[in-house]
Amino acid sequence: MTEAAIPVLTIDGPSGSGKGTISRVVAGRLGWHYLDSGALYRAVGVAAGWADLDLDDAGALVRCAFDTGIGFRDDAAGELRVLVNGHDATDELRTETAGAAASAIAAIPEVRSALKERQRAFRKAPGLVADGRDMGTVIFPDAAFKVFLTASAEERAERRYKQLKDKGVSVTLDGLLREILARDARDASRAVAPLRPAEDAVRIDTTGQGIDSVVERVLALVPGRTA
Ligand SMILES: Nc1ncnc2c1ncn2[C@@H]1O[C@H](COP(=O)(O)OP(=O)(O)O)[C@@H](O)[C@H]1O
Ligand SMILES: Nc1ccn([C@H]2C[C@H](O)[C@@H](COP(=O)(O)OP(=O)(O)O)O2)c(=O)n1
Repeated sequence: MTEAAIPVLTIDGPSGSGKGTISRVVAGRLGWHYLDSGALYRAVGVAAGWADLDLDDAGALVRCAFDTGIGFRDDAAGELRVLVNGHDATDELRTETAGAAASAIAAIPEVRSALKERQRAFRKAPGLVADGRDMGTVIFPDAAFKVFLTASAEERAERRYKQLKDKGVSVTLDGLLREILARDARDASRAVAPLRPAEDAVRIDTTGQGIDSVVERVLALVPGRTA
């Protein structure tokens, strides 16, 4: 199969819209590979923190984006684990601090370029589900299937609140809502690859919709699926 013939389903959207959850289930049902592109930006942010780099030092951050080893593997429970320079950094990557650092470094165009080919390398037969901010607009503009997930900021903050509380992380709903709004604004206003739906993306507002119903709506876009 030539690369262009390998089907890609892109799922973009703001924080807490359900991209990761929906993408993983859909990839599993289709038997396709999965790319969590946000984890790459988070990994670079976390590696930059470990190396004590200044988040204003674009040159050092670009080198860090090229040099950081990032690997993915499923653990025994089927959870996706992320290895940064050989260390399992999954829990650290999911913190709001790592999300904010990722959002900041993701605004640097050369960091985005440094991660471009790594993301495209995930396109392997029989297919790929790719989740992020610019999967349908920049990384896989030729994707056959494109989705843009949204939900109200209040519902996204509540989802994140529940998710973090279940993990024993101490957060406040107000604080999370503020962080989500700040990250939305930064991701949508940056000059390069801003968060926005591709023109040919199907928009799905998931406010008040359960995970199963969103999964079915996304799967319905992929013709001839066997799942
Ligand atoms: N449609 C939905 N309804 C309710 N909760 C959802 C829905 N989609 C995702 N969630 C929950 O919201 C939280 C954030 O989802 P996640 O997939 O991490 O979002 P994103 O990747 O867009 O930031 C998770 O705990 C997830 O289980
Ligand atoms: N394709 C991507 C993926 C993430 N980013 C940036 C912007 C986001 O705020 C951060 C973190 O992304 P991530 O998808 O992990 O975050 P959420 O799960 O949506 O909260 O990285 C990006 O610029 N482009």
